[in-house]
Amino acid sequence: MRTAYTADQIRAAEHELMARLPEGTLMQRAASGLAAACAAMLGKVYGSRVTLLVGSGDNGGDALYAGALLARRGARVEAVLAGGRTHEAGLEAFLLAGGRTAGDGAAGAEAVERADLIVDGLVGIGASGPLREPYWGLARAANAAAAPTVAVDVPSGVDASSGRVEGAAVEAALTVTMGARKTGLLVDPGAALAGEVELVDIGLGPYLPDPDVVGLTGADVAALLPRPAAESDKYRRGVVGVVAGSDQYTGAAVLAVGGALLAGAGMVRYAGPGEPVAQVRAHWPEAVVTELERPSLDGVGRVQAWVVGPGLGTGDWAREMLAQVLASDVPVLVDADGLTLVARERDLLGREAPVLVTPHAGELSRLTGAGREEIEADRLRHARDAAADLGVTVLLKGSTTVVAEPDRPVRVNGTGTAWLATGGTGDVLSGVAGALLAQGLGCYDAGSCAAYLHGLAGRIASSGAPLHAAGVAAAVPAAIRELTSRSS
Ligand SMILES: NC(=O)C1=CN([C@@H]2O[C@H](COP(=O)(O)OP(=O)(O)OC[C@H]3O[C@@H](n4cnc5c(N)ncnc54)[C@H](O)[C@@H]3O)[C@@H](O)[C@H]2O)[C@@H](O)CC1
Ligand SMILES: Nc1ncnc2c1ncn2[C@@H]1O[C@H](COP(=O)(O)OP(=O)(O)O)[C@@H](O)[C@H]1O
Ligand SMILES: [K+]
Repeated sequence: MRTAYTADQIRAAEHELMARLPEGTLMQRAASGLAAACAAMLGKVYGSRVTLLVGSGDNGGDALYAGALLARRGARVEAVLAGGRTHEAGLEAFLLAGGRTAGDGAAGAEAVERADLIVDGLVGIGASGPLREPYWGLARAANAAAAPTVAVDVPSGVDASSGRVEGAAVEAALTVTMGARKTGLLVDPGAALAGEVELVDIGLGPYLPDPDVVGLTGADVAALLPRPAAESDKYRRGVVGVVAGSDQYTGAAVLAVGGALLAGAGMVRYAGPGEPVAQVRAHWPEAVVTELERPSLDGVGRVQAWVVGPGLGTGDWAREMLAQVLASDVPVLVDADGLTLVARERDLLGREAPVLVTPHAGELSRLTGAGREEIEADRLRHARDAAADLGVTVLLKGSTTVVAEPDRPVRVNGTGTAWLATGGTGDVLSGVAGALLAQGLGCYDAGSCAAYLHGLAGRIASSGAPLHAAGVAAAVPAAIRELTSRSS
């Protein structure tokens, strides 16, 4: 399990640890980890040109001490002093080691341009608001330079506690983060700007509280995934009911059923009108299909979880099917058109059994009234708020998928690829998550494991090239195989 913390959590832990150690110890630990990471990236330290972007706080102090270590190994290190003041002891050590300074004007810009490696020590967890000048300009100069940038603690311009970026931010090849991962390194847009993330142990572990955010690893998912045992049969493994698709949107039914079948459901029951029924029958002879003359679940059979919404439409038929599904006593996953209906009629969600909703930002916007862009900029907060407000588990889709449930750390998933941004992949995800619900996982585990598997299946299906949704469903078994073989 990867854990991450807000700036306030980190600061409180640092405070406790610092009280037990001689002054400056933590910064020395941070700087030596940072210098080692820079040296590894440079390959050959002696003679290389390193440019430090140094802000006014301790983030700049880390950069200066690391710069001193690199200078002692023969690197030509220049520091662009960007703040109104500079970490005094750090600067002294840096100058003593042979480092040189450049102003934040033309000389600084040249130092950035000619560097082999740039170290971003502008701001860390002490940042507030968008970068101010001259930091803003330096961040942009670093992004335009040929050399890679190593960010100290967080890329400057990324909010450490949310991943939010307002204005300019440094695009790092590597972020060397001190003591513990910051939430903003796991959540886009921050995660995308952080590059690789390397954690330097400064002894903070015992002082950290419960994490703000966690990310499942492959081993975590493998441990959570249900597997059939000798005494399994199709009913005991879990039956998924799918209410998706319409005469207009037949594909959604095929994709959701496919996702459920390939993610290990014991059986999939599909109920819908004539057109999607014909398509589901043609694609998935394994599914047990009921053709409906009217919107009713009578005679469809028992299931352990329902998936409702993809391609269902938003008319009276769809509304009635959704209401009947939600009136059941088993877990329900609501996606797509189901969410549009719930946005119109929130009372539908008032039920005892668990609900997992799987909106993208546009659908969440309909549910909560927040703007789509605002949601994408701060997905953690919006997913958390929606989970608390609606009393359900929220899986917010997008470049980082986040799963929020009241009173639990948000789970974030970054296994996906931008190639997944294509029609129908969300329908597959709903089927995969439905299969995990039917196999007995709770909404929180089912949502986060499904996001992981779906992202991995996307990577397998894509391999760097376009994918299509049916290909993602087809790759789900390979994703499961990869996880379980790695962890056995
Ligand atoms: N406290 C500790 O013991 C340790 C701190 N460490 C480092 O210290 C950092 C935190 O240091 P600080 O608390 O001094 O804070 P920072 O260095 O992150 O930033 C604070 C400074 O930046 C300025 N600033 C804030 N927002 C700005 C903006 N938007 N534009 C321009 N300037 C802005 C402030 O005026 C202040 O001078 C960590 O991120 C980490 O790099 C590490 O050395 C580990 C140990
Ligand atoms: N930029 C991206 N990077 C990674 N995954 C993405 C990105 N954009 C979308 N996705 C994923 O692709 C899927 C799209 O789902 P959705 O928006 O519901 O599409 P549809 O309704 O067409 O099926 C989600 O799983 C989402 O997390
Ligand atoms: K930084």
